[in-house]
Amino acid sequence: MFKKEKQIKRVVIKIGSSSLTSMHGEISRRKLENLAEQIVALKDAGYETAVVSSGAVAAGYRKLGCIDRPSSLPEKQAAASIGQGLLMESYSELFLSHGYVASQILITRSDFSDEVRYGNMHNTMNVLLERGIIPIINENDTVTVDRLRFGDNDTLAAKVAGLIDADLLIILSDIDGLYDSNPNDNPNAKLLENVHSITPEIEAAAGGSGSAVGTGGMKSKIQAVKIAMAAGIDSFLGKAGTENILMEAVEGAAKGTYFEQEPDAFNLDNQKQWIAFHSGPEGKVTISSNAKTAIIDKNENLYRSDIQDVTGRFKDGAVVRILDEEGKEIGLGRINFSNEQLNEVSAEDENELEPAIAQETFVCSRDFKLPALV
Ligand SMILES: Nc1ncnc2c1ncn2[C@@H]1O[C@H](COP(=O)(O)OP(=O)(O)O)[C@@H](O)[C@H]1O
Ligand SMILES: N[C@@H](CCC(=O)OP(=O)(O)O)C(=O)O
Repeated sequence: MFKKEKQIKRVVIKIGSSSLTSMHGEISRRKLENLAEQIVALKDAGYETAVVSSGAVAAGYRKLGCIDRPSSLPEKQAAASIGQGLLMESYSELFLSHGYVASQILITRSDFSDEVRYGNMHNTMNVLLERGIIPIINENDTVTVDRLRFGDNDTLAAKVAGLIDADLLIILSDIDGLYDSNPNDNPNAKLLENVHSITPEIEAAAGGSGSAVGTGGMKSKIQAVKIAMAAGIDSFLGKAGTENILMEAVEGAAKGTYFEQEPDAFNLDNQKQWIAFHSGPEGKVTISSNAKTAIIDKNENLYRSDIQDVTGRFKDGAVVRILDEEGKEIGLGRINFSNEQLNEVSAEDENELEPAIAQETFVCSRDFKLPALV
């Protein structure tokens, strides 16, 4: 149940493999139809919905000639290349029969760290959502490299939710929420209906997957919720296949776990999210303690004269780490000078008047705590 009055308009729905497949690990048409009907009900009620759907491997492995869901990466990728098209065909057909158009978006992790591609994804999804289309998003399985994969779609869904400034991330799974310990190990585990922050206890309670098709288990869902929370987005976790669960989830009345931040929690805009979670900082600047107080507590700009030390090579416009005099990272910022320019600019220089940092995300104030996330 939501505590605060929420205006929900834009929703990301994450549908895991286990929510789409039969006992044998193949796509279940009945499950797909049920989910599509629930998404259509949301669309009819005026919600903008983006779907992050797994299921490509499940839809393709039989046609690849495998008897069971494959476990090697090349076979999974080959199965996904067959299955993704089939999955999209089913979604398109189901949505079209209700008058809605589906679109396909395949994403890799590196698409988030490239600012131009990040911007393009943001713009494209906005156009689609504003025009009533239902984007169906999945990892671009066939081109991903093992160590650079999302692997499970929970993290992808959370990052998409941040990218499009969603009001709610709904994660559907094979279980009706987060329990205080793994129900596979503890039959007396209790459902947690409301969680306001991801504490170490919550992280410890979340275990791996209980099924043969699920990839990330509860662990990856909690990490995903943490990413969404850092972007100021509330989440709901519930059981796929439950009647009316999507509508009840947006209305704040579904059975499951609501992850809802306190009303005064921060909310990072899209550009700051990119700096905080996706950018990959290129250098470091150390600032004076006076400057630290000024920029964090007084919301002032950071100037060249505030910078005491510069480490690394970076161009103007790059994202750098901002360190205090003790060497502690206090935030990330997009810098207006290259490392060379910073070293050249003197106190009398005209450039001195230009703030050194154009945009920033700070650890201790200015609306943002930098969680150890990615
Ligand atoms: N604390 C917990 N609460 C609920 N489920 C948990 C917990 N710890 C581990 N799990 C397991 O995580 C599973 C859900 O993750 P997963 O199998 O990856 O599903 P999906 O395919 O929907 O992503 C549950 O079915 C359960 O077995
Ligand atoms: N991209 C893969 C999904 C990976 C996966 O199984 O994700 P999840 O269901 O979130 O554990 C696919 O479409 O098969």
